[in-house]
Amino acid sequence: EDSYSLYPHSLQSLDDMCASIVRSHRETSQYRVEELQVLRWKLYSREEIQVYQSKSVDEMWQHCASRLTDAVQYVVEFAKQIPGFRTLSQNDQIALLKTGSMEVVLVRMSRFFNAENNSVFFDGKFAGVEVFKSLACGDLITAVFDFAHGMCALKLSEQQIALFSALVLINADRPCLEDRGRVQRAQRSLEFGLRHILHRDNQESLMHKLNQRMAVLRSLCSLHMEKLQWFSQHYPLTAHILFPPLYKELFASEAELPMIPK
Ligand SMILES: CCN1C(=O)COc2cc(N(CC(F)(F)F)S(=O)(=O)c3ccc(C)c(C)c3)ccc21
Repeated sequence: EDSYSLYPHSLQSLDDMCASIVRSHRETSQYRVEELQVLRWKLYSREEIQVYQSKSVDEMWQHCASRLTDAVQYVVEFAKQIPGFRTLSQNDQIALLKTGSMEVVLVRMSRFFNAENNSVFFDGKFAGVEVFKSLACGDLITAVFDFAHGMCALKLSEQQIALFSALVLINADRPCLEDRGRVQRAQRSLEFGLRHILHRDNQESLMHKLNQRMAVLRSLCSLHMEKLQWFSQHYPLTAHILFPPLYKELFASEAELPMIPK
């Protein structure tokens, strides 16, 4: 039967919830899609690409890690405004951000992707895969670009991206949650919201595709963690000393950083 009857959601409160999440998404999205539209043909010149390619591996990783940390800070602001996130314990909030923030960054990054020339917004211009050569993780970059392509193909609205991003974060299947039930209730409510706007947009078929995208996100983030482990072993000082503290807090588990005492 119609699952609306399972939850005491009045349509009004569902609309209000969706509207508040979309507002939070807009306020914390780091760049507006409209702003980037005008930049979409601002590409790096051969010389500028050369500068990026001549950076050392640890220099480029450090550069990207600081960009990633900036982006994650906006995701943390977004998370704090999601209904149900603030009522969670500090530990559960950290646990959800530890596994979900990179995934939301990747979802958001796909909004800054130009599928026509296979470029992504990076450092003020649109960059092709070749700009990231000195990261020495071509498979990760290819996977990131492929993911962005796949997201663009879905042609999601900002509302759909906002609800999808909230669901990527509020995921009761994440490890080390203290109050899984509370996360589950918040997740169900958000699923309801996403279904509600997909129903309204007459795009219910997207739900299945978005679930597939979530599986790809998980594999992308485990590839990122693999690369980070590889990087931390080869460039321990950069990873331990030069990476932003938030990056280490979220992405590098204690196991990887045994060499430098606290
Ligand atoms: C190396 C760790 N890493 C990944 O494994 C996966 O994605 C990332 C993204 C970002 N940035 C996007 C953000 F700023 F939104 F975070 S980026 O420095 O602008 C950038 C944009 C685009 C690409 C292809 C890369 C490779 C980087 C930073 C780090 C990672």
